[in-house]
Amino acid sequence: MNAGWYDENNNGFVPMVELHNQRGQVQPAVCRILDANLDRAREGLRIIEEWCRFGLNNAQLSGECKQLRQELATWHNPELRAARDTPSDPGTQLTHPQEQQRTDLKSLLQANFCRVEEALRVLEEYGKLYHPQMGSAFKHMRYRVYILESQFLGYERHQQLLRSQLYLVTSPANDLLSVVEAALAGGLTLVQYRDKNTKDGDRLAHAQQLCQLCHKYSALFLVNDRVDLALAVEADGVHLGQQDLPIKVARQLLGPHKIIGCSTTNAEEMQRAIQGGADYIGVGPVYETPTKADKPAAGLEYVRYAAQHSPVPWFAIGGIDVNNINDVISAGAERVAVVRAIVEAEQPTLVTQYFISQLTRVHIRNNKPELSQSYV
Ligand SMILES: Cc1ncc(COP(=O)(O)OP(=O)(O)O)c(N)n1
Ligand SMILES: Cc1nc(C(=O)O)sc1CCOP(=O)(O)O
Ligand SMILES: [Mg+2]
Repeated sequence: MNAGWYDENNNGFVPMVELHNQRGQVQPAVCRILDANLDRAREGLRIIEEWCRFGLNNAQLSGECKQLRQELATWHNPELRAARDTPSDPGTQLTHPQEQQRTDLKSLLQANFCRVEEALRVLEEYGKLYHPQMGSAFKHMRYRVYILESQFLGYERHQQLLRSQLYLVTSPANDLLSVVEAALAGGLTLVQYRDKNTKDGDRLAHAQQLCQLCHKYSALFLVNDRVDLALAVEADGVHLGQQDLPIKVARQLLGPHKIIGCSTTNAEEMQRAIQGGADYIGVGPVYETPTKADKPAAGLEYVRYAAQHSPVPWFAIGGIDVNNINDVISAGAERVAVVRAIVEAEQPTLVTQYFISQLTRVHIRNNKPELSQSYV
């Protein structure tokens, strides 16, 4: 029979990693460090796992957390546990002010990913002094946690896309930041930075400011046309047109967890965008618009087609405003994207709220409740 012990923290029988301190070569302090960080990493993982399981209902993510916890448990042998000396540990009294102030789920989860990654790094370094395989085992686990974090963020991002009904595409304006902030205050959850004629240095600065602002409001931030800018500011993704980089190339550059949107004007473009892996598509122009004067209207007919055939979320775009939104909705749209209707509005918050209220009515009528809970 294999050696091991029974772990009370739900892991059941844990095969024991061979004791390695038999010749008394490892200082007791090293064992205490390993013991404390094994606990820290497992606790952090458990906090993340609970959200993946009960908040997101995501079996794959919660399964990976559980597996990592179980692997950590196999290293937490009685010798390391016996080294624990809580009463004389000065660290038990120390709490960071941010730990007391954490009020939202997003920062709680981010803090716990950091906590797990730090603990694994400590285990990797000190573990080398304890067991010949400990360093590489924890290095490998740390990389698995980075992947888990990126999958987790990608999943949340895609859920947020599904929940977004209104999409603001920006145009250059002196007061753009305050306009966008007013719309975010009205409930906007998706913004695209679109700016064709500004110098790159200024574009980068604008994209950085907008990205920060959107993330402060827990809204998604995408960049029009430019994968490099999107990467530079850590945006949530890009929007590409038929003349821009192919989706496949953008995907290679951005990785699997960022959002890629694609403009379409007809059934053939829709088909290609979907086959290429677009996360959402633009459907338009619904009406002729001075914002994109060179593109003839595809009309409500194409909106009706998208309503019947698009397997991915789609946003009707082009000439949509508060006066015609209900015609677009009647043609089957559940999501819309606008430029002038918000950027040029006297009261961007009110206009945003109006659009969202009309679109929410359709979601309720079509019996499409939110697909998943948000952590924001
Ligand atoms: C949501 C959304 N849909 C369509 C477009 C248009 O993209 P594109 O055809 O590449 O034209 P430009 O915006 O680059 O002029 C969009 N930006 N957003
Ligand atoms: C940027 C853009 N793309 C379109 C497309 O159909 O691909 S229509 C459009 C402009 C939309 O601006 P407004 O809301 O001011 O009419
Ligand atoms: Mg483009």
